[in-house]
Amino acid sequence: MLRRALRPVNLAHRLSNIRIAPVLIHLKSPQGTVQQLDFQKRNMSTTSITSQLQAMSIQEPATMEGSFPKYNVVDLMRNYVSQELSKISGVDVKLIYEALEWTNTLDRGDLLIPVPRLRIKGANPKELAVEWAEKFPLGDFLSKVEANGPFVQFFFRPDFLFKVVLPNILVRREKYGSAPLVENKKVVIEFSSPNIAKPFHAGHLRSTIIGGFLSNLYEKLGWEVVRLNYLGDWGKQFGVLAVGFERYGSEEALQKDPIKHLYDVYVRVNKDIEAEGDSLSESESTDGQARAYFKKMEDGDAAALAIWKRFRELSIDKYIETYARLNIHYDSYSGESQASKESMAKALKMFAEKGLTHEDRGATLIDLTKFNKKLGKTIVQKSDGTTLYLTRDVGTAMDRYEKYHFDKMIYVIACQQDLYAAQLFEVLKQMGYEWAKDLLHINFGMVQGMSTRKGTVVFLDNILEETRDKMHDVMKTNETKYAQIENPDEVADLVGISAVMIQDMQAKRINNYEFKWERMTSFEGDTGPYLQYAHSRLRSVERNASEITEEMMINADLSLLKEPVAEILIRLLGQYPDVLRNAAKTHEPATVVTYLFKLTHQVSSCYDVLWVAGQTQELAAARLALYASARQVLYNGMTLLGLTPVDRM
Ligand SMILES: NC(=[NH2+])NCCC[C@H](N)C(=O)O
Repeated sequence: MLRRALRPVNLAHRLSNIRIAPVLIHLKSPQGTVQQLDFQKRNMSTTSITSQLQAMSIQEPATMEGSFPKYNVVDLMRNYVSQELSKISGVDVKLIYEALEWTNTLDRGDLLIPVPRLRIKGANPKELAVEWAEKFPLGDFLSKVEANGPFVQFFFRPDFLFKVVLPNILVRREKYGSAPLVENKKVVIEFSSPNIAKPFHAGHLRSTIIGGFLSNLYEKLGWEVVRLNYLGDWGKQFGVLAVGFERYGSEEALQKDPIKHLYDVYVRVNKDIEAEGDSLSESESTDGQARAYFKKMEDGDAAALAIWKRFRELSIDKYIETYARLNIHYDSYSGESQASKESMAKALKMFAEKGLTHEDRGATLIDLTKFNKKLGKTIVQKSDGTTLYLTRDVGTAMDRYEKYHFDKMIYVIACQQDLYAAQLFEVLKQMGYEWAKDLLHINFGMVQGMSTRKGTVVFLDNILEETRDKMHDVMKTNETKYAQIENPDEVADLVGISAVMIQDMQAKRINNYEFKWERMTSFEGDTGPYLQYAHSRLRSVERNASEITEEMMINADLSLLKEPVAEILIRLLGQYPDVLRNAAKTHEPATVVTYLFKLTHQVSSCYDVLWVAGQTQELAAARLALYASARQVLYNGMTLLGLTPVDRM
């Protein structure tokens, strides 16, 4: 028997009381120091699901194309089910494999097949479902096959899952969920892309969060990922900014907070422009001077470029710091300014050669309605010869292909730019670039009500600071607990960031949502703080049972896990690799977020029943193996989303 008394806590029932429990975060070691697993001693057969089958002398079903049974137990099941069902029904195995669907709830099984999808002529789907369910061999893999109307529902065998999935999670740890779905493929992901000297608005925030997640996801699935930030760092506004800086700039303020200062200067000089109206001549007016300044920049004037370059570099230094708080690191800070002159000239030439362009009052246009009515017309060169947003994007795409030879390129941009992105892609396609088909616009809806206490949002920092402060306030409402928190600021920061990110990723990307401070910083309901709490709670279960070693967990007698709550939990844990693959199809972070809430709710139901304290060592080891696995999967999911899971709170 274990000596220490470990009282399980019923999270679900206690949620209403939860504020922040005593906190002792070890920021330096987010992995935690408890339960250090010893990789040398591990049993090699547990590193892949299929090698575990061999060790258990279970015959592996043939691998269907596109399935990865080595890493994904759901795929193993798909292979088994489709092959057996093909034998019974005579339907082509591939057809069955592709018709297998997820269930919405586990009481409808783990996989199901809608019989009508198999298009068997003259057959009654309901009758077939009953017949097949009766005949179906459960084998080592299934516990039950049920007909439900025109569906056949397949239930995985929990005892099989325990033996295969738990050791696999415990050994693969952070790698659990990842699978090399592709080989030698490169994806370029462009996201965040704020504009220097302009506010970092909600659209940039969403692009940052979604893009960060997609980058992690592609990496987990075997892609080489290039993370790009395409700064708005070119255009007439830099002429405005330079003129403004001469007038109002302060070297000291620039050094201290470049982003804020440049924004202030920009706002002030724009007021001048407004006040002047048309009262001054082109050469005297601020606007005229700005235009002339930008023209010098476009012509490569070294002095004009030097100031701009400083603004850009100082801003980037600051960006790097802030993105790091969200665990985001770019491979390159590119931007509109980086579009090569050669590519843009080449593009303009190609437009003409392909007969795409026509002149209108000195400007050059492309009429895209010829290809798609909805796309309208777009200007590619202004009358004064300066380039445009779209032309820079075209040149940039050409440069990127030259540089990266990507297999896919993703632009994470708000849905306000849907038309623009479609135009850009169509132009590249009409230029004859084969890779235009590999471009993908991942869009998202708007955020309402994201204003901070201090007023305008100028940069990501302001948003994160505000959230940290709000989180801090929430924490303070529980005085006793707050008093025990060692580093409340850091905790508030990490938990606050989770609040913002989870709120953003909770629903389908395309939905608009309202920025609700109270709701997102709450510990009740499906929020970021709740996920953090669930993680730290599992950590404490591990800490409290530190007598149980990794060896003991991996070699635990998992047949001791019999309770229905544990069976549901293992079925969920087995889904994780499939959830990631599904998320990669939809490019929806919500797929992962929804899964993590299901998981944490199930874990919380387990606390009632599955005690670790006061059990025999064998039973404690088996149960801890389950909790440790759940903790690992939660950890993997949270970091995939870009959160930093906390160990104590
Ligand atoms: N390749 C692109 N055009 N990316 C989108 C850039 C977003 C732009 N800087 C904005 O703030 O709206």
